Amino acid sequence: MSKTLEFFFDYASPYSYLASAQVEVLAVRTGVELRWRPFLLGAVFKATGNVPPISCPAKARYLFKDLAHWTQFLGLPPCRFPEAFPIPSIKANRLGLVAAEQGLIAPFSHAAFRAAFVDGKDLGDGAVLEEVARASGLEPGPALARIENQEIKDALRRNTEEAVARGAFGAPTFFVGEEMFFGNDRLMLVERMLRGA
Ligand SMILES: N[C@@H](CCC(=O)N[C@@H](CS)C(=O)NCC(=O)O)C(=O)O
Repeated sequence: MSKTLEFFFDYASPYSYLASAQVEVLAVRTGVELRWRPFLLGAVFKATGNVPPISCPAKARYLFKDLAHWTQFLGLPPCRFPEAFPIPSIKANRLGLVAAEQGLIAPFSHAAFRAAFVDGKDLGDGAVLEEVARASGLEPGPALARIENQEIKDALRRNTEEAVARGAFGAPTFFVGEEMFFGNDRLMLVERMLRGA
């Protein structure tokens, strides 16, 4: 049976965006199944007593430089940030789960992260979500209606609770079996584990 790489993330997380640009090639390179698993980072912070790094001014100053270094390193466009902070991502995360139901979570995720961190758009805005849905092949009307469905709300809560129960405290978080890795900068260790080293 092939291994699985579980990728827990939130569309509000710029480091999850960096990871999203790398996980697919990594999964192909190592021959494993990739599971995109949106969760609610704010709830993860609350449950674990953690805080967003940006709430510490010195860390926030470094974080913007760090992200610039990473986007250059990965060949991505420079990061822009939506004005709304913290980024209201609950609807986008639910929409990711709707996209997953239709096998479209990868294109949806790329479109959502691009909207937030390349175009600096507000993912809390219905018109932006509609645009992102359309760009990823979803029918915007029914998809946006579905995010209000209890099944989808529960699925996001379950992903969040499961990640916390398994040890998550931030994003992106990866699991190879029950081995957890935190951060886009740990993908080299993820790869090592996937290769059975
Ligand atoms: N060094 C990590 C940083 C990841 C990071 O700071 N993620 C934020 C969300 S964007 C977080 O959850 N931080 C929690 C923490 O640092 O404890 C990386 O390269 O990915």
